[in-house]
Amino acid sequence: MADTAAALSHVCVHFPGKALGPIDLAVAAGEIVTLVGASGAGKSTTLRLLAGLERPSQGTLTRAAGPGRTGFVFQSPTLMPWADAAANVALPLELSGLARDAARQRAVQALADVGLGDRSDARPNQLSGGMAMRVSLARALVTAPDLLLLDEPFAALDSVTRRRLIEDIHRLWAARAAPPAIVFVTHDVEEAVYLAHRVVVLSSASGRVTADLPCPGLLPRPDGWRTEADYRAAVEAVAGALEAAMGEAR
Ligand SMILES: Nc1ncnc2c1ncn2[C@@H]1O[C@H](COP(=O)(O)OP(=O)(O)OP(=O)(O)O)[C@@H](O)[C@H]1O
Repeated sequence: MADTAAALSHVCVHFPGKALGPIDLAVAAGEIVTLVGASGAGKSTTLRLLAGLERPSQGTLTRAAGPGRTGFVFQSPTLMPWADAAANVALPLELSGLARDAARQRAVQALADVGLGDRSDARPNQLSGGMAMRVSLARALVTAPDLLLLDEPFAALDSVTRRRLIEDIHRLWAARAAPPAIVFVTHDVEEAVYLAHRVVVLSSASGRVTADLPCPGLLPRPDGWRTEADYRAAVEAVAGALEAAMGEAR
């Protein structure tokens, strides 16, 4: 069995007026898992738990990756408006103690990896939405994380830009000798299936996992290409599981 990158075991979170869980979710090293569920099902909370940003009220979190080995991309790029792209990307390296010049050099490389090699000096207000999200992705990847958490990072972007970004994420994932585990939240079923090895569906009512479906994906993988028919069948299966999970709340 593959090493576990992160796992939630019987985790419950109690917010005022809302209880989520118990959530059981294990992500293997190098695995790409997408989380889908209705609005309010607990997808962002699950990511925050995996990142160690939210404390379980009950249950346990296991993480192979330390805090410095986890990258998080939020729904909006959350860039410092006064700093250029390279300074934004360099921030986690500087916070971990790397000298400013060395951090900037690595940040410029990380920007080149996401296709922004010529925009290191640009301020966030000089970037398109897709470019700003690429800067945010570069900032999450610059520390070579073992666990990459993506919380609907493309929600505000057009479909062509989204597809390109997903393919870039897959390319960067595959380029690493030891690829990071990725947990990716999306509302888009096709997008979920396109990138994932597994799609996990959360119940609208409780945040529990109601379905855990292996996916063929369409991107090249070590275990080979799959057919369009396999992909369509997986999309149908995930859409059905999502509808059933949403029905639980009615
Ligand atoms: N800090 C908090 N205080 C109180 N309630 C919270 C808090 N964080 C989350 N919740 C509640 O927990 C539930 C799950 O929220 P969460 O943001 O994880 O859902 P989500 O599936 O990511 O939703 P969306 O798709 O709309 O982003 C919601 O009902 C939300 O209102």
